[in-house]
Amino acid sequence: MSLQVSDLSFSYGTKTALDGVSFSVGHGQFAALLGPNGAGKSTLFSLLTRLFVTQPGAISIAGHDLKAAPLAAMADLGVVFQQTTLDLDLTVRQNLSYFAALHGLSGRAADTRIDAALARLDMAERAGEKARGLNGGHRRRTEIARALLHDPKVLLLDEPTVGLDAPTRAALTRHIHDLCSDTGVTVLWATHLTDEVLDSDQVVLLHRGQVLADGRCGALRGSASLPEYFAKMTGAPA
Ligand SMILES: Nc1ncnc2c1ncn2[C@@H]1O[C@H](COP(=O)(O)OP(=O)(O)OP(=O)(O)O)[C@@H](O)[C@H]1O
Repeated sequence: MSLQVSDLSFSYGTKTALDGVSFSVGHGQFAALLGPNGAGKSTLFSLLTRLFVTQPGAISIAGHDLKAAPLAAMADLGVVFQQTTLDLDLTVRQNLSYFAALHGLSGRAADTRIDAALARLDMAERAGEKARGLNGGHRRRTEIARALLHDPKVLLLDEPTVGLDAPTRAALTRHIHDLCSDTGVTVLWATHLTDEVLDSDQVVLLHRGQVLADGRCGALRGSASLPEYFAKMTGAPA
């Protein structure tokens, strides 16, 4: 398994945000972490990215335990946070170069990786543009290209389509699905939007800090639509 979460719990003081969460995602799989507001998705992402230190439970990334081998685990992890983290006064290429340097890549090796990552996201022709001039969809693509620079085995995206219009959302969702099948990267995509999920995707349904369901979307929803299934399971509108 590329990503394994075992019996993870987390509390903010007396408020329990995650309660015994376990699931795993296989190589090259697109997994949607689906849950209504307050389900615990952001808390889980904070634990996966070591913003919070794990309380009870364990996380393994590409076979590396996050507590015992944090550097190896983080080296195999790419992250796209919900809030944009680009330097708007730098060009697309400069944003990526800076990140490459943080990963010990420079010179021709860095340039080769940057060119490949931008090409994969259809952003090659915008490399010289300032991030400030990009629309929301292109900023997101830049961030995804940046998250892939060090060739991670697992890519986490926290509600990456927030604020994007419908066609841009659809294009970005399609791109990441293609990326999974083309490169074998494992994706965990947090969302509360059911139209971003395909029947072949894994769905981990989180509600009030617990995993309500985990399986292939098509099998879970059966004859219901995913919004109907989501509403039935969580009591929340999709
Ligand atoms: N700093 C905090 N202090 C206390 N409670 C918190 C804190 N942050 C989150 N919570 C609570 O923990 C639970 C899980 O929140 P979390 O933000 O992880 O959910 P989420 O699924 O990401 O929701 P959203 O989609 O709204 O971001 C919620 O009940 C929330 O109110």
